[in-house]
Amino acid sequence: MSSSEYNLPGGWELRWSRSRNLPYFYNRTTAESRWQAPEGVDPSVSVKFQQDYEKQRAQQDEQASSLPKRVRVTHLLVKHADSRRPSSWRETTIVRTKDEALERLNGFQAKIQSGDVKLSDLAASESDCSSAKKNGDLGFFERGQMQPEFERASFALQIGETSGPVWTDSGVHLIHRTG
Ligand SMILES: O=C(O)CN(Cc1ccccc1)C(=O)c1nc(-c2ccccc2)[nH]c1C(=O)O
Repeated sequence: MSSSEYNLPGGWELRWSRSRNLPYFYNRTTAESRWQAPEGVDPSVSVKFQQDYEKQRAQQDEQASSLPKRVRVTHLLVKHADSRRPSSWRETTIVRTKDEALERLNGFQAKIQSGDVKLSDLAASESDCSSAKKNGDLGFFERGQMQPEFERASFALQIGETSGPVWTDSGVHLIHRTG
């Protein structure tokens, strides 16, 4: 974090002590360091500094590790007669079989892989999920929020990658990770 954000009066600035894992005050002019806020400096500024520092470290750790805390995906859902809710904005009663649903999804996957169309464009008109209204975008979610198969597939994708068919109780999905 740039200490300029924390330029304090009298040449003081806030720095982070890695050894003590605490913020400290450093004076650029006199090279003096101290734990306590100097006269005229609001002590709460070091609390905010610590919060910002820890947030920045968490973001760096997440980027460094390939295990993201949350992901953002766009998906296309094809439901079938045995879906948990065999109905959607597209069709009041969905009667296609699981095999027919997979065939329909494979057709979409071929179109996407040929580069003719983006998953989000197809989702808008073809997905049986209410997220079709948002071109299939589900926004960011963390582990524990989605059906397990959907979560597992989503977190296994790199940003920009698209899954193969993923089965959940809702139907069969294509998932594209965007964030
Ligand atoms: O399974 C059910 O009882 C009904 N659902 C669950 C549901 C319903 C509305 C919004 C999100 C989830 C669905 O069938 C469904 N699942 C999804 C879904 C499943 C996995 C990831 C994202 C969305 N969308 C839908 C939908 O109608 O729009």
